[in-house]
Amino acid sequence: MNAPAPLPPGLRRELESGLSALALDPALAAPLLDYLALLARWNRTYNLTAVRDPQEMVVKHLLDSLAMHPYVDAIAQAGGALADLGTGAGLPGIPLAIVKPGLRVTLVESNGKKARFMREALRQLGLGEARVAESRIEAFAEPGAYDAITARALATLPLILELGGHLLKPGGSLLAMKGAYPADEIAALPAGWRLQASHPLRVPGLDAERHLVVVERAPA
Ligand SMILES: C[S@@+](CC[C@H](N)C(=O)[O-])C[C@H]1O[C@@H](n2cnc3c(N)ncnc32)[C@H](O)[C@@H]1O
Repeated sequence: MNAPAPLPPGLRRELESGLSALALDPALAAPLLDYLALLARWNRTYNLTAVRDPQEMVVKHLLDSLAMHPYVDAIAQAGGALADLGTGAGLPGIPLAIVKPGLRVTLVESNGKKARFMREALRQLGLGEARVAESRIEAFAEPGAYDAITARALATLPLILELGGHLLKPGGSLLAMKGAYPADEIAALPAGWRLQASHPLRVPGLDAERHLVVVERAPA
C-alpha cells in the first residue's frame, strides 16, 4: 500500500470548527482524520469513493455523516445496535462509530474491496464495537437484531425497506439520509410502514439541502 497521503494544512481546523457547529467535541478530529487519511490512501489504488479531494471529504463525507448524530444518541446511550446498509467505505457508519462509542455499528456492504478497507480501518482505529458484514443486504441473516438501520446514497425509501427492513427489531426505525425532501418516496412507502419524522440537517460547509427521514413500522 502507498505511503499515507499528506493531508492539506487547514483541514484539521475546518473539521474542528465543523464538529463544534454540530455540538461535537473538536478533539474527535484526531480519529476522524486518521480514518480520512486511510480512506484517501486506499482510494488512490482501489477507487472506494468518487470524492477524491481530502478537503471535500471533510464536508461531504465526515460532516455530512455526522449531521445525523443527535438522532442516534438515545440508541448509543442504551448500547443499541445500528446497521449501516450499503455503507461503501463506511459512511455514515464509521464516523458515527467514532463519535458514539456506545453504539454497536454493523457495516453492511457486498463489495469485497470496500469490506476489506473497512476491516482495516476498524482495526487501525481500534473500533471494537463496530464490525463489517460482507454481504448483500437482502441476504444478511440477522433478522430483528437492530434498533435502527441507516442508509446514505443507497436507494429509494421503499427499496431500502425491501432490502433491509427485516433487520429491524419491533419498534426499530430506518434513518435515511436524503437530499431534497423525498415526498414521492414517502408517498410510496410499502404497507406496514409509515413516516415517523423528517429532520432538516445542517451540514457545516455544505449549502445543499439535506434531510434525515425516519420511517417506522405502522401499528397493526
Ligand atoms: C452509492 S454507494 C454509497 C456508499 C455510502 N453509503 C456513502 O454514502 O458514501 C452505495 C453502496 O451500496 C452498496 N450496495 C448496493 N446495493 C447493495 C446490496 N444489495 N447489498 C449490499 N451492498 C449494496 C454498493 O456496493 C455501494 O458500495
